[in-house]
Amino acid sequence: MQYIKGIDAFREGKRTAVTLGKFDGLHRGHQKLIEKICSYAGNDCVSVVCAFDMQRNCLMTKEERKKLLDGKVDYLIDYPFTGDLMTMEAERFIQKILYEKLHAAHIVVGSDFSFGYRKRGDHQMLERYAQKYDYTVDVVEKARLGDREISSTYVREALSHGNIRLAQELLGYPYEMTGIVEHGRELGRTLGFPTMNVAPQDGKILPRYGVYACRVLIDGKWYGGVGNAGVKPTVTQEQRELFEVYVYDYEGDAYGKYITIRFLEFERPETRFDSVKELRACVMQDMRYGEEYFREHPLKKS
Ligand SMILES: Cc1cc2nc3c(=O)[nH]c(=O)nc-3n(C[C@H](O)[C@H](O)[C@H](O)COP(=O)(O)O)c2cc1C
Ligand SMILES: Nc1ncnc2c1ncn2[C@@H]1O[C@H](COP(=O)(O)OP(=O)(O)OP(=O)(O)O)[C@@H](O)[C@H]1O
Repeated sequence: MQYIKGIDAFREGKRTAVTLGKFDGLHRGHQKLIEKICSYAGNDCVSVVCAFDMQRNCLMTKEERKKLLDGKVDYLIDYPFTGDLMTMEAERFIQKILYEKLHAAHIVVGSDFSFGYRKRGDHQMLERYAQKYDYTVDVVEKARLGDREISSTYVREALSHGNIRLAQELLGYPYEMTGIVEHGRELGRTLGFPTMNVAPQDGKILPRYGVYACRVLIDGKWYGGVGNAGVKPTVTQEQRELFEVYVYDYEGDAYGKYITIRFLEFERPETRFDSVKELRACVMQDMRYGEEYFREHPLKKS
């Protein structure tokens, strides 16, 4: 896959099968569109995901989006959502971007896709111009879970309730975060639970503040862990978001390593305890909860 920053750098001899949108999370609905563009890709056509970059409260970092699409599509275009794009009339977007720049042969969108200044563009408008600019339009029906359409908003909502299982069902893959293990104040060690502290990267959303059973990938090996997402109000007023995880059966120094945390199950909300002693007692219970969780859900190699 070729990763391209900004539309201007896109140069390709073949025509394209293109899908457009924010694609935050690449959930199961987005995956339907991606399957469709891939079905068009071949000798005379390349598959292109054109992702409008919003840069805040994201379900995935740009790196994660790249990794998920790599090997599936031919191009990922990271299209910053700047003033130019926001004020471009929809008709002009079709002519300048889809026709002149991307040489679109096939355009694939969801039924509620909108684009252009004041979101005046929609799939009906794309269809009206199809003959003029010689492309086809596929309008994909929205994927649902139960009676609700899948959307990035729905995934964010599930995470904000700590509903990890629902988020995973909507995404079609587990919710994870990756980051570098930072030095904390090493208070955890003296309290009897050394933790690895990781800050969410590039605007990535933490699930509901609270304690989770999770898997932790360190140096290519998965471990069980129990950790707190939040700002640890008992010991600091900093309001800096972190995930602090106690990892079972890990001995060694993980500072400076990139680790991946896969959220599995919400246990309890983050709490502001009146004393460190109460915090410690509760964390000891959390550790037992984690042990129980992993007895019931033994780690598979993955
Ligand atoms: C399983 C677990 C649960 C935690 N729960 C809370 C909590 O409810 N409230 C809180 O203020 N801090 C919580 N913490 C964070 C601790 O306050 C923090 O890990 C400890 O103070 C050590 O901080 P340090 O890494 O800066 O040394 C929790 C940590 C773990 C590992
Ligand atoms: N559930 C779905 N099924 C099929 N296509 C979808 C679904 N959700 C979104 N799409 C389509 O995927 C493309 C990108 O969607 P986009 O990421 O902008 O919206 P979204 O997932 O609904 O997010 P948000 O909740 O932020 O509006 C659009 O063409 C959109 O219509």
